[in-house]
Amino acid sequence: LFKTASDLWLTSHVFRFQQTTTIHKLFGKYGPVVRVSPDKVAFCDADTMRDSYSVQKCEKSSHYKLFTMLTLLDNASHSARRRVFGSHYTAANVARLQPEIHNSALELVKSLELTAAARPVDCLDLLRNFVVDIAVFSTFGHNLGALGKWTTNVPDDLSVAIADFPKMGIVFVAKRIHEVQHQIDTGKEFEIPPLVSRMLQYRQPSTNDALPFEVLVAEGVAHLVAGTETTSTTLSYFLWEISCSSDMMQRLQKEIDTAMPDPRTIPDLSVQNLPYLNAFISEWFRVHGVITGLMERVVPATRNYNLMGYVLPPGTVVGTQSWSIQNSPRVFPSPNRFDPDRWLDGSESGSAERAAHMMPFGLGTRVCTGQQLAQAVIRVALVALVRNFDIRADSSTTKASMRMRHGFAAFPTAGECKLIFFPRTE
Ligand code: HEM
Repeated sequence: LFKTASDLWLTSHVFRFQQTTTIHKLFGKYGPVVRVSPDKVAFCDADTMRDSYSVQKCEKSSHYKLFTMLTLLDNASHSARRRVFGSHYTAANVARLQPEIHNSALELVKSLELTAAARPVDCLDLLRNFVVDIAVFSTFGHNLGALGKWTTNVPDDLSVAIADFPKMGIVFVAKRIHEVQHQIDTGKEFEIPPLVSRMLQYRQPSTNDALPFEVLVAEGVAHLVAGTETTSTTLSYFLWEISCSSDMMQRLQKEIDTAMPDPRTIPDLSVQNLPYLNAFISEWFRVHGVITGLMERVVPATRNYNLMGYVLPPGTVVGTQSWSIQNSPRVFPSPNRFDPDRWLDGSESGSAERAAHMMPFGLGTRVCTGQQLAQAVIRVALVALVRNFDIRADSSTTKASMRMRHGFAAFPTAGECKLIFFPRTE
């Protein structure tokens, strides 16, 4: 009873989407180690961050039972599963998806020119449709056409289901898995093997059995959910940030205009170096990020854990949050200031120090599988949009409406992000 009552304090902040900011304030008041509930300790220290997530490889807490795919808690089952899909998300394989990502980004530009130029458009909705097309292609090799539907004002069922998390398009996923199985059975080659084909062909080492169908469905759904809202919300915030500063927009445009002389030909961004765009992206992930919540891990059953001088017994939940760790005034002077230029100090020690204080995609054994894909989609979409449009915020989109509410993933208070895209004249 005592534990439940004591947990209520933290839970009340969770339900008000304020856990991240509340824990951040506690670090300011009490220092880098705070006991936030009877068996839960939050910390804000880069060395401890590396130790618990990468060196000790603490397993996930039962908090993750709330989600679908991210729920494998023990390290052994998780690393076996991760081997199945890890190869799909390598930089080399993501590079093979580039043509698809470029086509979708150019379709996005055309959609905006056709239907939305110079009138407000809710970017959360538009970009969800854009990202869902790429995620479905990557996962199932299927051309969904959600963005095309958005252009003709027809809601895409899957995008609606993803926005409405609990429904999650299970039927859609099961159908796509059957299609991919059919293609494997009929011996038809895949141009780019989708994620699901890897899962279908995987055999479990101990039994040589295939993965059960319900696992395939859960994984398919999870990869769509994990990859879609995170990426589209991030992109919406990027565009809003750009709309807030004509100086930053012009600097980005100057750099991108040079790298992309033809507004309809996106360069290969894996070889193009765009320092200001890179700095802008790093700074956004530092100041905001979209997975801002506490990444909970458990002290293993076999030993105590010495966390910055506090000896914690097995079973204690420990964790840090990117929102706080990326805010160190020593590494990032005036940490609340959005300043891409801080990333342009090229000294090796400066870059290493900054990198050691970043975890927008998590860290260690459970680091985001899809981060290469997310980075590629974000960079391509930004380049295409900034090259082709001047972006301004609609009067309904303000600092207050865009203030983040923090679930495990963050989202704007207003639940929308209305921006206006003005085609650029050459
Ligand atoms: C801006 C976009 C994204 C952000 C900020 C992001 C962030 C994260 C973070 C912080 C974690 C670790 C969670 C933890 O340790 O508690 C994670 C895990 C994961 N992400 Fe992402 N993610 C993004 C995009 C994607 C994409 C595009 C995909 C796939 C298509 C994806 C798939 C996954 C999966 C499968 C995991 C679980 C990994 C595991 O437990 O081994 N994410 N993501």
